[in-house]
Amino acid sequence: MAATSLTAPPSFSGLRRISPKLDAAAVSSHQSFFHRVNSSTRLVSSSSSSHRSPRGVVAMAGSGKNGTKDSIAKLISDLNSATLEADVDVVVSPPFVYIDQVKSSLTDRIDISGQNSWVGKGGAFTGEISVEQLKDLGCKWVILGHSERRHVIGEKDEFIGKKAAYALSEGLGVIACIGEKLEEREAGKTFDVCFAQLKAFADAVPSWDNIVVAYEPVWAIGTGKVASPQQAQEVHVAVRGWLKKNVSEEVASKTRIIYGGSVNGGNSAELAKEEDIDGFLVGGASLKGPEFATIVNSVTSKKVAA
Ligand SMILES: O=C[C@H](O)COP(=O)(O)O
Repeated sequence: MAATSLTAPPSFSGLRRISPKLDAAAVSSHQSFFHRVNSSTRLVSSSSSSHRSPRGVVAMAGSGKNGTKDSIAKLISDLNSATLEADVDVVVSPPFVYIDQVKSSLTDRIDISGQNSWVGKGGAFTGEISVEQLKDLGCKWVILGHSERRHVIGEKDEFIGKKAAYALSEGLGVIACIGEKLEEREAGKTFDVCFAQLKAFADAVPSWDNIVVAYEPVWAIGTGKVASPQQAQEVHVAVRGWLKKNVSEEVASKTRIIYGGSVNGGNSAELAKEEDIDGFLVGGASLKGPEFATIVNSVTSKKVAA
């Protein structure tokens, strides 16, 4: 897509990643069977670099629209029989109503994530899903701040930060999504938007040990307009620089930053070669088990190339 170029990223002295996070786990895809409420499932994946371990996380999320018990059973079967690179965390994030089905039949090699969670302890909040309920179903992760939660549902940065703090306090890992809209990129505000979203997380959480940052430019989500490796790398470097300046050098070096937005089996390897792309949050491409496995295994191409 014709995105305007970003302003120069802040100085960042070549930190490398050291440790992981996942999105926790597996594969994600919008259109795949698990992710969004109305559409499909979501998978996220990422890998850890030579400095971060595991290398990354690949997550898959699918929205409800494309998910049925039968289609999910097929996807689970494909994932259970897939050969997945050992050094990649893999996480799947089904719609809430299918989590129990997934947990009962998916290999333990792959973790499970919620697509959202309530901001505090469970109670009388009709329609919401509590962190306690996600844990009860066996989830180890939750995706927070996805662009659809921000821009369709209307969740604000501060609210999302509080959600992250609560989920972490209860032991869930958090896949913390950030990303700019097209008009924000074209106005040269990409870094400002991403940094503001990061700050809301940083202001709320006591530790980044169990957080994976997912950079998902809104203009690339579900559009087929994937960011170029250079565009994604530029923002990932800037995010790592922000963490170094505002949190700590250790957090900057260890936190896994995964990319999401029209990732598929044909473009993931090139994206993964970038030093600061530690994995992926996959939507549509996670609806196909074999393609999702290809994405998972592409994450380690960096290690080979390095
Ligand atoms: O949840 C997944 C991300 O939003 C990316 O979705 P996509 O791979 O369909 O663009």
